[in-house]
Amino acid sequence: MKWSVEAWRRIEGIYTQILEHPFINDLMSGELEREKFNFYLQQDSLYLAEFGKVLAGIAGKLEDSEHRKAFLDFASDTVSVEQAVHQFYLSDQKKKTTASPSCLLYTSFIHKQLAAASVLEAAAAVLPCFWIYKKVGDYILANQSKEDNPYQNWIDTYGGEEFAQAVEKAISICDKLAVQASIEKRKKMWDAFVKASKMEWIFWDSAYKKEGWPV
Ligand SMILES: Cc1ncc(CO)c(N)n1
Ligand SMILES: Cc1ncsc1CCO
Repeated sequence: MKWSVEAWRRIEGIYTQILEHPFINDLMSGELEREKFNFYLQQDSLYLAEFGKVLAGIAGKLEDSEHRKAFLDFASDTVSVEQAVHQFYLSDQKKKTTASPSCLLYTSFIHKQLAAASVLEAAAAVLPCFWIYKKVGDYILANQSKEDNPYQNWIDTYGGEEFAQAVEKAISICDKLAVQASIEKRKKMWDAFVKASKMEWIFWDSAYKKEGWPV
């Protein structure tokens, strides 16, 4: 069986909980509080900066030139999204933000996977960022009730065809890496994939709560 089929099976429950989260529900209905969305976007711009660095770092460790090119493209696209979000904030409100505990947890985790684990485990750790967002984007597109959702731009970014191709590629690279891996390594890849998926839920939850530092 493909590594990715079992990977998704392992996070089915987490994915369901993400779809049921009020952040996603409110995003879909268009009723999400602006403040919550802004909080999310600001944290996400910090997240994307680190995510892009990690993608570039993974690229540097991939032997297959096609895989390396794919990850360099992911990294480059991520910088574009990061800059677009940044631009939005420069024109809107000039605000310096520091990473929330949950944002720092997630970015630290993917950096740790890159620095201290194998490239396979690093690739598995960033895969939920692609795959879950794609699934959530598609889900929202398919279940939207309103025509004039103020968050349509966000929804179209992840529900669109362009992102779908990147996601397919990322999944297939993980599958190819897993084919050459030992059982032990495949398990570690699943563990990283599951952990990062939990952090996807945590990230949305922290935005919904506008999480700050308790001390
Ligand atoms: C937290 C998070 N995960 C994944 C994506 C999609 O790349 C994103 N923008 N933010
Ligand atoms: C995963 C991801 N998220 C924002 S851009 C990007 C790479 C798409 O090529």
